[in-house]
Amino acid sequence: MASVVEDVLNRSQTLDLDSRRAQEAGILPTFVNPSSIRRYEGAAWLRKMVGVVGAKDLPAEPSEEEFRLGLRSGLILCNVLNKVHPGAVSKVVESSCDSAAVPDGAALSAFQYFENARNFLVAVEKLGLPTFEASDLEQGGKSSRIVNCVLALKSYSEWKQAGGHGTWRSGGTVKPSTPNKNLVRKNSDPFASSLSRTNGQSQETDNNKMHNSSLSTLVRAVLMDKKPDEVPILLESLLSKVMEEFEHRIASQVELQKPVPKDAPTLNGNRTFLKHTSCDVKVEDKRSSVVVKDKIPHKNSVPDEEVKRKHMRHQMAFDAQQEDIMSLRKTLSTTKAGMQFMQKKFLEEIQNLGQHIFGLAHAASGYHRVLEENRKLYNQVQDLKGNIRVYCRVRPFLGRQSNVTNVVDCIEEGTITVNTPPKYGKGRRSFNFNKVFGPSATQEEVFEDTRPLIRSVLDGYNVCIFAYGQTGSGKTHTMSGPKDLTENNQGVNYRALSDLFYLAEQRKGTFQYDVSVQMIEIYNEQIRNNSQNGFNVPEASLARVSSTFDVIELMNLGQRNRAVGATALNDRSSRSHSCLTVHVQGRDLTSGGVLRGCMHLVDLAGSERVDKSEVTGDRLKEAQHINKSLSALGDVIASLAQKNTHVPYRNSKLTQLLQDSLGGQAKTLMFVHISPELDAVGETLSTLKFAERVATVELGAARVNKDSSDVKELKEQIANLKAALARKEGEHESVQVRRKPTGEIGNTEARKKYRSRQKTQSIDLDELLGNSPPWPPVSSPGETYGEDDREIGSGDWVDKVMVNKQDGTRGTVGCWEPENSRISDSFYQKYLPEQSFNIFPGGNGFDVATTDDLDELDAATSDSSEPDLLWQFNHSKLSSLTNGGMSKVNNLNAKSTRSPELSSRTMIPNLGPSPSKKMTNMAPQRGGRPVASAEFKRKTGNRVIKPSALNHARSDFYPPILSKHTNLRRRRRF
Ligand SMILES: Nc1ncnc2c1ncn2[C@@H]1O[C@H](COP(=O)(O)OP(=O)(O)OP(=O)(O)O)[C@@H](O)[C@H]1O
Repeated sequence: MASVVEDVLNRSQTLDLDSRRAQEAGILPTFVNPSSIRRYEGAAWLRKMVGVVGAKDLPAEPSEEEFRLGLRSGLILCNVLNKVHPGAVSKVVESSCDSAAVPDGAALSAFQYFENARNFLVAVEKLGLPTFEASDLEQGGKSSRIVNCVLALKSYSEWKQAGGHGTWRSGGTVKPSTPNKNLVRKNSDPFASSLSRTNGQSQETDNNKMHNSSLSTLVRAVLMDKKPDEVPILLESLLSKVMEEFEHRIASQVELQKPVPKDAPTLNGNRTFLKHTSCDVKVEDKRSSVVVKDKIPHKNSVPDEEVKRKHMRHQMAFDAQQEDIMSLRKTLSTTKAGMQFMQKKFLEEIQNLGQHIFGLAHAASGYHRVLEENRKLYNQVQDLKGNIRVYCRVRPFLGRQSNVTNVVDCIEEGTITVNTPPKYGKGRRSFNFNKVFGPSATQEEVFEDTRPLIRSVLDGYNVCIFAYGQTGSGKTHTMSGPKDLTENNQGVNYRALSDLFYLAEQRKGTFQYDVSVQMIEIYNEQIRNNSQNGFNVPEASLARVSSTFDVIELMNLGQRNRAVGATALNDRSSRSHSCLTVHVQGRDLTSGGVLRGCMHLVDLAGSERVDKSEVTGDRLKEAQHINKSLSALGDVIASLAQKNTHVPYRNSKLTQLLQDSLGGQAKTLMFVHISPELDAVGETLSTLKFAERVATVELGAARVNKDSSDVKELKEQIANLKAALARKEGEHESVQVRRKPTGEIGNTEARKKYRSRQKTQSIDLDELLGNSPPWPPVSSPGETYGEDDREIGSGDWVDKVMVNKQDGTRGTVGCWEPENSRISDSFYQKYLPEQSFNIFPGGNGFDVATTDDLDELDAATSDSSEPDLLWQFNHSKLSSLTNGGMSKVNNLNAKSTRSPELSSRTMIPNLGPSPSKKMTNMAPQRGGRPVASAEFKRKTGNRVIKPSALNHARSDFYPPILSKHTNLRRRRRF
């Protein structure tokens, strides 16, 4: 680049010949180009060194061309160098003919020129002096480089003559180096130093430096006499010239790169072509191309061969590069094709993957659907088998519990895995249930899975939902909700009732439903009505409700009345088992059929280890009762799971309460609750084990309690007929009873004794049935029907109806109002015998007979069938709830009124005999004809109705034939 600029500057500064002549002639002022000065200086020194003869070809002040031609033979240069550095050029080819005769000063053959020039350049290079190209001696070469070389040689000579001390520098001092050593540059010019990257380049760097110095001199010379405003224009034109020149040279270079014909080898890769001739060299073109003719002496063919070799090397390198390029292109196109192929494949893969993922997602959703379906089917199978459903719920950690270890490892749909400490066996244990709710499950979510059961109640099924678990595990939370109740945190009870009303409302076009509820609790093995203001208020516990609002009122009341106490484990620990019972009767408006459903929602008191709950006194007593009843529940479950014939329901009030739900054809759901804390793991494990056992209990498929209108009609007809028969028999029996002397043995005697003690009156059923009064008329204030005895031994029923002597007014808000009620009479027939005991315990106007002989009988029949005994047991307990006036006669009476079918519909369900399968055989169906009414009450007052007559009137409630076993037992009892 620098040389290009220099040339341009030279040219621009070189005055044309005319100008020079004009200058010389004094026409124009003399302007000496700095490069010319240097050239003159060089020429003068050379002339001085070789003498006038030796320098005959070199004028004192040569033009560029003269300078080049003068030195072209290389003779002057070689001789001067040998003078400066003797022996530097070992062989100098002298001229064989007069150079002057040769135009262009070419006195020597081309080979000789080349030989001398080459020898000189090699020697100069060895000395570390700036060199030039041999082609610079030809036209078009760079004479400035020759000048530089000559001046450097001059400087070197002077330095040597001065003793060669110090460092020789171009234009100054330079440290003489050994011939093979390159000069050490001291100049730290950044531009120049950027060019000197390697030692091998230092000579070139020196050249550059000289170029730079000449360049700057030139620039200065050019701009010296210019006005400042001319400088930019000048520079611009100079630069454009530089660009032009540069482009031109590049174009030439490219041209030279082209393959050269074999017969025209290039000499040095530049624009110079040598043509071999026999003895002369003629310049073929203006660019000083030397054409070497074929007939070249063998001696002269050395450089040609070298050139050839060089060319061959270049050619080979070029070919190799071409090959490489070709193979690279090939590789590139292969790679490109490969890439395209891979891209295509990749896209296909992505598409496939997308489809696969879509398929998987579809399959996954299908899988979940199938799982859900499976779960439903499983539940349906369980329903068909009558399995008790078990849902497990894990309570979250409570606010006060921090840094407590969680024993619940993981929860899946129906599986809960618990980490068990070594002392409890395996490290992890899994339990399977119908559903497991984690700590974050909301009340709504928990209820959602319960919802179908609520529908079942309206469809005529009996349903029992009960909450089980250790104290403080969240039973009350699930069933009722927390203390601060809101719509969102309402428990199952509230939601069930509002759902019930909602569904009833939806079905009002086809069904008309009557709903009544009752809340009782078992506290210290005593049953008490909890939905009244005060436990001993003798008011109807069955409250008819017509809206959710009523129910909420009632439930709130029940909750308030419930026994609650603080323990170490729960601030508000329920100390009683609570049961909310809902009776639903639906009349099909089209067919007239009646559906009866009953639902028990039971919140059990929690089991507790008294050492943990730290209870004493009353709390301790409560805890003992609670644990005892829960252990009785465990026994019942174990017995049911093993399909034992004897199930110990009677061992506690609780098991009696749940008897229908556990032993009958009800749909039963247990919510088992666990606490997640590590210190409760023992209780948690036993709770879960128990719950697993409960899940295995098969109750048999649930049955719908449905009376079609035809059946109902037929039942009524039968009842009428039986009543007529009973009337006749009753008349007869009544006469006999009155006539019989005391001391008669057997049941008749016992009954007589009992009746006499009761101070009740026997009434004729004709009176009762004449007006077809509804059965039982207890719903009228002040009326109760509790006694219902049966003559067993003869296969004939001896029913007694206890009629309250006192007609006290009992009407209360929310109490049952039979006159307006749509609930069928049979509903009362089925429930109120028991209910009467609950609502109006002895002492409340009842004439209750308590007989020692009956005690004896009870004792004697203590091994009697479970339901019988339970019935008996219930009533005795119930009587003890109140003023103790309730007698075992009542139990007997009550017993006789029970039927298995009824038991599942009772207001206190398990207080009556179980509707278990075995009982189904013994217990006749009831229903149909009402036996009493308000009118009945008026007529009877507080008398005992002739049992046989009553029996016949209600015979459709009972099976015509009792089992032998039961008959015997009953007979014994009487
Ligand atoms: N799922 C739950 N989410 C939030 N708090 C809960 C949950 N379950 C229970 N609790 C809280 O835990 C505490 C104990 O619950 P709860 O009284 O219902 O237990 P319990 O099993 O009925 O106890 P007990 O048998 O002693 O009556 C209460 O403060 C209750 O609000």
